[in-house]
Amino acid sequence: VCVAETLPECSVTVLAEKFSPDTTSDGAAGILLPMEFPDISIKRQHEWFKNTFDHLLAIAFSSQASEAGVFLISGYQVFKDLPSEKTPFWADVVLGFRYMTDQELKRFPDHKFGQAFTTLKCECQSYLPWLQKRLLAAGGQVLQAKVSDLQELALDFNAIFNCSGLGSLSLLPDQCVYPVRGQIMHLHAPWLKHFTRDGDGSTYIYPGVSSVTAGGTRQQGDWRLELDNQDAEGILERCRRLEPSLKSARVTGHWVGLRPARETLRLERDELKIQGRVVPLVHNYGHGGCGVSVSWGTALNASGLLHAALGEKMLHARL
Ligand SMILES: Cc1cc2nc3c(=O)[nH]c(=O)nc-3n(C[C@H](O)[C@H](O)[C@H](O)COP(=O)(O)OP(=O)(O)OC[C@H]3O[C@@H](n4cnc5c(N)ncnc54)[C@H](O)[C@@H]3O)c2cc1C
Ligand SMILES: O=C(O)CCC(=O)C(=O)O
Repeated sequence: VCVAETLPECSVTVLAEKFSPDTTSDGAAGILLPMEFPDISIKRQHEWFKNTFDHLLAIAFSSQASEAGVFLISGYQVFKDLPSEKTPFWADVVLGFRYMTDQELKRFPDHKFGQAFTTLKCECQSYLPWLQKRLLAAGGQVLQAKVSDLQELALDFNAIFNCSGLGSLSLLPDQCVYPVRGQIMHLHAPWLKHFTRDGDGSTYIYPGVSSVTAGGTRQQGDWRLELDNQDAEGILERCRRLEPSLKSARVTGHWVGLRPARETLRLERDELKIQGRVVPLVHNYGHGGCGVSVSWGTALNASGLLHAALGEKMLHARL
């Protein structure tokens, strides 16, 4: 959508093996909260998050908010030990960031410090179909297919974006890509409106449109997509400790997804050479546990890289 809208001279085809509701993104809690990637400047990561936040905030404030599944949500991130940085790099992007007061912290006896802020929740089961409509409206196309050879694909296209997530492990192949298994559950607890997250990332409670998402697990290198009952019990126990009112919440579902992790996110320009042609290839994968949080920002960055590549191509053609 970002390419179709920012580079209208391009005609865009999205080729994917799986579409909504069968992607990793569909099951994500969809909370906007970035992680820090190593070896990428904080300035660049701040820009990815800010561009995503501002883009989704405009949707949340528009008449499209309900269909797109994007809305504001306030809550707490609490820490058992004082974090090395009390004010994270994204503090000025979310709304109303502040430290929790002693009065607020009193209900979290295991925690010493906390942050309160308003962020966004982007529920991808609504957002992805909405985005797909927007792509079609911008003249884009969608095709269901598994790509096994990028060289072959380059015969049919003038530029390629590789946004294949975990698929990059076999497609490129990129051995730096690995799964981080995440199990979550859905609870019926309509009284909950505030989110709570343990700063160590082990436990979170995110109220949504029709259920509360409770998580989670982060099992590196674990490819199991089956539900693990022990994980489920652990999640429920930890969430109830953070939010005692969940004792009376009914479990309505479970989900397991594999985060497309990498040593660090890969967002860079490459190229393919085929039959005397040079085809720009822009990689945009390895978003780990924050692909929703930096989705639009990384897409804008990727579109910019293609824009630069096309500009250079035109310059060469003229010389
Ligand atoms: C439990 C859990 C909770 C999460 N919660 C959040 C959250 O609250 N906030 C947040 O920001 N992030 C969250 N995430 C992380 C987020 O889900 C991911 O970062 C994001 O989904 C990655 O998006 P993606 O498009 O790169 O990958 P995917 O959603 O996996 O999409 C990859 C696409 O590429 C296609 N593909 C792959 N290989 C090929 C191929 N060879 N040929 C054709 N198509 C191919 C797939 O079919 C798919 O369509 C969570 C993840 C999990 C597991
Ligand atoms: O980490 C979080 O709090 C949000 C959920 C998430 O991003 C994840 O489980 O990967």
